[in-house]
Amino acid sequence: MLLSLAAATVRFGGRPVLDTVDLDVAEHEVVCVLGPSGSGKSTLLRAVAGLQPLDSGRVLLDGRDQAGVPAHRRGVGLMFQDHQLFPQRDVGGNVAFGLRMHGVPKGGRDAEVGQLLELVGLPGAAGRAVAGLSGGEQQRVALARALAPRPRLLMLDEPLGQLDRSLRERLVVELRELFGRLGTTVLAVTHDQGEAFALADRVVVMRDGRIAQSGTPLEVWQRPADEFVARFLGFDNVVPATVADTAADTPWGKLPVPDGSPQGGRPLLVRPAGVRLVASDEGLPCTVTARTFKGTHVTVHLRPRDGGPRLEAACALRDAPEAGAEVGVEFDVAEIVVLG
Ligand SMILES: Nc1ncnc2c1ncn2[C@@H]1O[C@H](COP(=O)(O)OP(=O)(O)OP(=O)(O)O)[C@@H](O)[C@H]1O
Repeated sequence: MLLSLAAATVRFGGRPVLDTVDLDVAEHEVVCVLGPSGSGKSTLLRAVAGLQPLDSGRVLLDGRDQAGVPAHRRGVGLMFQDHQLFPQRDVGGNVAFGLRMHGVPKGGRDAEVGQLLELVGLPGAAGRAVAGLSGGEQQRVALARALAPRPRLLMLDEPLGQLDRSLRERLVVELRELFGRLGTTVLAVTHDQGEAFALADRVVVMRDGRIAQSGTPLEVWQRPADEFVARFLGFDNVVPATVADTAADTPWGKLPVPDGSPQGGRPLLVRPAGVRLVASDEGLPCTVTARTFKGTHVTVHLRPRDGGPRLEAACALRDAPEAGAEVGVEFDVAEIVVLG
């Protein structure tokens, strides 16, 4: 393992902000830590970087305990949200700073700066002033600077946090390609699930200083570990249920559940794609309360006519009924998950 945290714990004023966290990151792996504000993501990064001492537990890099090893001797690169470029230096000067820190002699720096700028999609930008760059360009310069010392582990804190959505979506694809090409091992934190899912080989969801779930983006998306993770991912169709065999009693009536589902009283998730709209005299009678345009589909908000929690359906654009329409709802077992 390139990086291992073993029962890593940090307390502020007695309160654990990082609570006995175990986490392994393999070489060449891209891991994204995801979680709400205050869940301990930045503290985790700072602890690995050597900027935050542990109260107990260990951080190991290449199997070596990092206790007492100062930040600049850990061989990890860190890029923060507000990328803090040096405004008085040009682009090349900012990137070269990363090389100087790494002990690259002056003569070799220009060529290397050029290569790094090419890598991040800013060829020939060495002479440009930092103040004249767009947010996305500054972001790339910060990335080139962080990559310059060739850190064995690159850590990114909200790497695309300041940028607008379309730019973020483009950069995230570029980053993923770049990391794949360079074989960079990355530990990134973000509160944006879209970013994490697009960037990561593995997603780690944090809650109150603990790891709520760790898995590939697909695993986490398909099988959220519990109600917290499901809601954090934006799934709102979660209700209490009593599961027996392949059926569940819920406030929406009796629903089918997949074979092998956990039994007994548990929260149950229906992904919006599994809420099928049918004729108003079939299934669960509902009233459409609103529609939200989502680009590729429409989210239809539904209120069951006989009470029970509201629910959301994902609908093709052309099929979405108007607000006020009376519809029936049927549930697709393939989109139902009994949560832990
Ligand atoms: N130096 C500190 N002293 C006291 N409390 C701190 C300190 N640093 C962080 N905290 C607290 O620890 C908790 C976790 O903070 P942290 O920054 O790790 O969370 P986060 O998940 O990165 O949040 P965000 O997404 O908002 O950056 C927060 O409640 C924060 O207020």
